[in-house]
Amino acid sequence: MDTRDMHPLDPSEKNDRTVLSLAPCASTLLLRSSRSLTNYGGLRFAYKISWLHRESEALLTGVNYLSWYGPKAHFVVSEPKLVKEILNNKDRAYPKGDIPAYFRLLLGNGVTTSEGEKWTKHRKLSTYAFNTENLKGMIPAMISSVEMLLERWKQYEGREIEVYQEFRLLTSEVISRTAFGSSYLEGKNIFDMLTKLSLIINRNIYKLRLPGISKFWRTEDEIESEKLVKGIHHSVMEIIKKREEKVKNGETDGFGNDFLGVLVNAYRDPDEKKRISIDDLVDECKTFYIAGQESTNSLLSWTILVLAIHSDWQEEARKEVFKTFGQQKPNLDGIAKLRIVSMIINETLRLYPPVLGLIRKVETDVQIGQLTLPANINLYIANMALHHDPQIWGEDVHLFKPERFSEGVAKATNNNPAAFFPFGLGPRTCVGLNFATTEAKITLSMILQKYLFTLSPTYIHSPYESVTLCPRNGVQSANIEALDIVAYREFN
Ligand code: HEM
Repeated sequence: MDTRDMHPLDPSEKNDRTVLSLAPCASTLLLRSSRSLTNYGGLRFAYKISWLHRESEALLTGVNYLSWYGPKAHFVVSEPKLVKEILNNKDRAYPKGDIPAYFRLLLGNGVTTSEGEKWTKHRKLSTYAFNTENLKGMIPAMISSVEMLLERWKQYEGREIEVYQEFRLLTSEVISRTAFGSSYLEGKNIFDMLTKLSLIINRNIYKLRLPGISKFWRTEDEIESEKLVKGIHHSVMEIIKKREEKVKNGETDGFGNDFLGVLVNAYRDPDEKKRISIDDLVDECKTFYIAGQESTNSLLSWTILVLAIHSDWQEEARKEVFKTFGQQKPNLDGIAKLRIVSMIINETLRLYPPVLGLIRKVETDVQIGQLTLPANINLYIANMALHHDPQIWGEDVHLFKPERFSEGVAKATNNNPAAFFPFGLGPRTCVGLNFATTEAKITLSMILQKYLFTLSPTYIHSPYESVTLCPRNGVQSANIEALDIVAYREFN
């Protein structure tokens, strides 16, 4: 098959475990046996059921339907009007959904999982740490991290390279340096433990456990995850202590303006209302280690995949990068002007959104549109379904066509914010949006300045969800070729 026509979600390796089908417009419950689970987030455990709750019947209309995660009903929403109503709601009628216990081990009670006053306080701290002014100061660290990556790549010239693993190192280095003032090596222990914990979560997230049974009998995974949580707590505490000692020893006169500094300042705040607890501090660090790394790793890997396949767009992007920066390092002004690169990133985020769906919950019985939603039902907002809806994007919805975004996101979506929201929508929109897109643009620019790349014939397409949307078999670029700058300049 010509990879240019490859269906973004249809794996080339078809078997029971990897079949990934998309059914955004299901109007009835879906039949899925446990052997043919789809990897498409919300549909994972959708079983056909012959009985329906009276209220639930009202829910089964149009593009919204009910599905079950074990014993828990989820109402899957992919109708733009409802999506907007739910995500933009400011009265907290749709708080974050029930977070499965295993997931809580990963994120704790940080900004992504908290609600109410606590969320407001933590959101303010993280928004401040990643504001435009602070972001400017992070650019040199992002550039040096990419330089390290390019230095490593010299040994692969003319050979194949596994970019998914390479970007794992890069994104870990970037978040370690910018948010925690340390390096990947210092944070390595934490990343390794978080990765192991994510694997355990993947294995267990939808497994049923009898309530209370853990008090008498714990599985190996439960014992291991408890150890990992303690280990992560300990390692994060070490990083915090180091920062505090620097101030004590007079090496610096404050805790700093990076994310860790902002959190330690809040922990030491004399005003009780503004203060955060040590557990909150650790949870927030865990959240940002994981959120700052996994999602950008996913975005960069899928972008290299599409550019390796679509060499015409790779070339368009390279021309723009040289026009903007020449052979110089990227800078903030230039980054803001990268139109083609932005179009490519948006189209990649449309086809391969790192976060596949958002979970919310109905606080009390509510009537939205023509639907009656019962209290406590979880809502699964399927952004992936909207990004792949032919009614919104046209019959060529599955093709990589960055030109959709040539006149901006508003034009591409016909002013419908619920058609494209890879970073979420409403008050809980991603805190790291600008950070992630800046990191991605810097990385892509610096790679394009140096290398030409194609896709390896050994690549097997199999997107799957593991916290974020990942390439199951990695992404292998073939024959990365150092760009002959002089020849390139003469030719262009
Ligand atoms: C391509 C990269 C990224 C994507 C696609 C992405 C996507 C998202 C999405 C969809 C949400 C909303 C979740 C919801 O409403 O339930 C979100 C929230 C969040 N993201 Fe990101 N994210 C990315 C990068 C980052 C980075 C780099 C950071 C940190 C440096 C970050 C930190 C957060 C935090 C803290 C929240 C929770 C916000 C809240 O609940 O108030 N994200 N992200």
